[in-house]
Amino acid sequence: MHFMTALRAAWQQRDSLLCVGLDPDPARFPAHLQGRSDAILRFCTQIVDATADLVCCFKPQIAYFAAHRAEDQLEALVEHIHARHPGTPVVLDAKRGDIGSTAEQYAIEAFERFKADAITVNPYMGRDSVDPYLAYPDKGVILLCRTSNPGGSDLQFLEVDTSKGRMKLYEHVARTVAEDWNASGNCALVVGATFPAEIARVRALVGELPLLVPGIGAQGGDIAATLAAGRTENGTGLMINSSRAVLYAGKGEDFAEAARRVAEETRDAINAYR
Ligand SMILES: O=C(O)c1cc(=O)[nH]c(=O)n1[C@@H]1O[C@H](COP(=O)(O)O)[C@@H](O)[C@H]1O
Repeated sequence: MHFMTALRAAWQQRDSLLCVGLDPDPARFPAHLQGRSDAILRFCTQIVDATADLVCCFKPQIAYFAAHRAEDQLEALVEHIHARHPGTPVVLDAKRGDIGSTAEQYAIEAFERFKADAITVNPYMGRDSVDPYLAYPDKGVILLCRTSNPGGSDLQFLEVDTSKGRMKLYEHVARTVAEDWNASGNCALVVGATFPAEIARVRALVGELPLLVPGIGAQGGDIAATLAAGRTENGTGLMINSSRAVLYAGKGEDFAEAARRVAEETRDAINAYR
């Protein structure tokens, strides 16, 4: 199924714009999981099973698996999500960016090895570095635009001259993706919740294009301001990510229930402003 079709169905059927980010850090796992060779998979599957009915998508961050030689556990996790929670899109957060021939391999890794439904990609190497992902028309290609970190302003906020006039670099990325790169209707943009004014600016430039919005929870982004700036006419259009605030809500054997409570509160807090 096309990523966007699955995402729209999940927005409606789950009544949720929440994306739970799967950033497993073994140092923060509860004691009973410490030291197990399959700890990452066990931790993540319990979080997934406890929260799947509350989310519009899951977003595993590849570095948290690769750093611990746990790519096999990432493969098993995505398989688990597809088998047990069908219709829940999986966004592989890899922020890839490289020349075309290498990007082809990254696309195979994301979509064929890990069976992700979408991937985050860094657009700053240009169109040919993104084409190998766009060549999978059913898969989501989510391009960094205005990132949530403070240093995001260093380059993304620079003024540039374009054929459409002078604008900030992130605005040019937003326009380029919406107007030129989205021929298959499979593009989305990353805009941080920590910068609601820029979410509003991007929304004004890109119409209904979906936005992945990290930065609520641990990074302190404002939910009300995010919704006011980014929701579409029908109260959707956003995948609002929270990772650490959900994953590490509890420290004991009941960590998954604690994660569910925070995920539910977060979904409800988001829905209050739709
Ligand atoms: O692409 C991303 O997901 C991303 C983009 C961005 O601008 N900022 C950002 O925090 N992220 C990711 O979103 C997640 C945020 O995690 P928490 O701050 O714990 O909710 C991490 O996996 C980050 O790598």
